[in-house]
Amino acid sequence: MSFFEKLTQRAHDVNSLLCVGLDPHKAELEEDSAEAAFKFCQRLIEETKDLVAAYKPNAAFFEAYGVEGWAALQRTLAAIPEEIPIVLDAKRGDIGSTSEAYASSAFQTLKCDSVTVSPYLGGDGLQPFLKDPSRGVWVLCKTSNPGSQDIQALQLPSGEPLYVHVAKVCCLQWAKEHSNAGLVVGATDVEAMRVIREAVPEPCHGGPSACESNSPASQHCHSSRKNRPTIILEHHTGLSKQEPCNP
Ligand SMILES: O=C(O)c1cc(=O)[nH]c(=O)n1[C@@H]1O[C@H](COP(=O)(O)O)[C@@H](O)[C@H]1O
Repeated sequence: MSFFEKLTQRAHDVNSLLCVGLDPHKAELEEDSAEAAFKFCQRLIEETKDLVAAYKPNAAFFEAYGVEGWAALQRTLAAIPEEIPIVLDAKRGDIGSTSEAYASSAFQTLKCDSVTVSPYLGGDGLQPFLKDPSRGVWVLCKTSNPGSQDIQALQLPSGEPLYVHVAKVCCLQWAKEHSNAGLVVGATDVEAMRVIREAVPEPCHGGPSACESNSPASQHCHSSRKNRPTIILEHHTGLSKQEPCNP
């Protein structure tokens, strides 16, 4: 089963479009350690595992703890039930040979179902991720931060913003063979979402394309096409600050 089939199946099974971010910020941990980062994620997984369509661990917060952090990431991934798809948020992407190593790390070593990547090294830089039809590849298109205007929104001679070109080239060319890519589009920019959906009317993947945001409501939404599910992503900061439910 491919990543997007797994995601579609899971969203259907739990009737949920929620993807929970696992971002163990130091400020939220009981102590500043890799063990505390793991415990933070473990608790979040325990509290939400019946409700979620996917989990999105952000590698940076684990890598910050060095070798112990890497082990904490592996333990966190192992704590996620098998049937729940994983989006490794690592925002990889380099020249082809280096991307081969990144892809091997995400898919073979960490055994994640999908990974976030940057498109700015071009198609050859993403092929190592895209060549495996069983894995999902989330390409940054229009991100949620204010600085996304600096480069992603630059106007091309054709009149379209660069992020629209990214959406088109990714969906219609780079990921055409296996339709295994999604687009990360910030829900902070509703207009960008509209323009992208217009520019790429057909799905470029077997499931939803992604959107992220830092909205005050702590929600990220993923746009959908046709009968594919729309994924709603919830910030970890929105969920992790909730009190545990008492039975
Ligand atoms: O790729 C992402 O997940 C992402 C895309 C985007 O446009 N904006 C964005 O905030 N994210 C990620 O979503 C999470 C946001 O976390 P908080 O804002 O700290 O709750 C982080 O892991 C970000 O790296």
